[in-house]
Amino acid sequence: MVHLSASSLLLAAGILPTLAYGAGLNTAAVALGKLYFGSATDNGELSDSAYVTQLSNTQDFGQITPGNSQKWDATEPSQNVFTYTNGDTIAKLAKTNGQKLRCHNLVWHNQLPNWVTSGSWTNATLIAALKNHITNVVTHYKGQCYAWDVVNEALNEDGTYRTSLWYNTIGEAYLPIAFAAAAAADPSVKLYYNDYNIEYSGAKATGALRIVKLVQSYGVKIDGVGLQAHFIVGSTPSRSNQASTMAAYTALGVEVAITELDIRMTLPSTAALLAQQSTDYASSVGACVDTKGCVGVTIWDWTDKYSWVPGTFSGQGAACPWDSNFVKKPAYTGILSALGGSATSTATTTLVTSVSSTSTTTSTATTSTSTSTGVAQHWGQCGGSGWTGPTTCASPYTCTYSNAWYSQCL
Ligand SMILES: O[C@@H]1[C@@H](O)[C@H](O[C@@H]2CO[C@@H](O[C@@H]3CO[C@@H](O)[C@H](O)[C@H]3O)[C@H](O)[C@H]2O)OC[C@H]1O
Repeated sequence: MVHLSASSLLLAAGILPTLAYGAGLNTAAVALGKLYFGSATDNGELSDSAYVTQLSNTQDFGQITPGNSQKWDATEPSQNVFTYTNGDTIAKLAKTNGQKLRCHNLVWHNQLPNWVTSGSWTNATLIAALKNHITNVVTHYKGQCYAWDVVNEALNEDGTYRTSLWYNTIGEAYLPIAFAAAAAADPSVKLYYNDYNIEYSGAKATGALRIVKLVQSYGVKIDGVGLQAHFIVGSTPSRSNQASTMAAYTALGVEVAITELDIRMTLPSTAALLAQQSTDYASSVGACVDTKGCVGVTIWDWTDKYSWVPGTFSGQGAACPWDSNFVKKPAYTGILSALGGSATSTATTTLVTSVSSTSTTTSTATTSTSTSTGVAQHWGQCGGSGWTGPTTCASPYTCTYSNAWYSQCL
């Protein structure tokens, strides 16, 4: 038996479902008082016009982040030679779309050019190179960024400092030095410390709190803590733990944002994993909703087609709210419901089809317009607001349904 995706089945049958949403992710976030819901992107993806159309849909995305093109190796590949072409492409797209730009990142131990990693540095020469880099890049993007991730991932899991080139050569002072250089170059931009595994209470979150206090103790501006939130399905921290950890940061007078949210799974994906992923996305986004000082959420690209996960974590993937065919997964509805939105769907005709390698069965064609406020449903499951039938269905998948939002069984 070969199962095709729902969109493939509908398209193969010549039937285009028309789905209209009462609110997209960004619209819903802004309605709650957040500044944005956004997505990372990258230059290679921008030649895919269908991808760009969705990325530019400000109902869903009010903010974008360049995934790579503002990093050190991209912007200063040779010492004091700065290249901004790729970063500018994404900044221009944000401006054209009226989206905020989160700028990422200035100081990290990864994606450094050879001249930095293999240089022969003293404390003084490395500080000079650090300041020169930050001053140039932040000045170039002055007025264009909502925020800069000034320092990325300075911590080990136990909350001690990562023994990077920066820490080994300059010591912890490289953090306030970096923030001061960024503040001098663009006094208006928000300046963030950004890291992973600081979304929940523990030694690393305590380390991030220490960094905020350290920068403040130098009398230097730090405006926010970025919670990367690269999570694994079924192992994410609880909503209340994420919210209380956010509150610990905001108690220091800084804002927080979820900056790189994705929730990966061991492949292949299953209906159960996708349902759990939806719950997990809702927990993280809900924690931001619960926290007054959480200004927004950025997912680390919106589609599995371009996710960094499969290339980085062997055997894992399906981490984004849209699949690789740009079809919304249950995670989309989970996020939307956490943002207080509901999916209003209008299905002019829905064909329920099961395709096997030897036969095709077709059942149930109907017209339905309804609003679902229930839990996301997915292939092989039925449910949602008003649903009174069984919650699962088996081959030949002949459930009838009372609403059209993922409640049909395919
Ligand atoms: O071959 C490289 C390729 O490996 C590189 O991949 C990028 C690596 O960084 C990813 O973003 C980071 C993900 O998690 C956090 O740790 C960081 O803050 C993020 O910057 C990015 O998505 C990948 O595309 O890309 C360049 C290729 O030359």
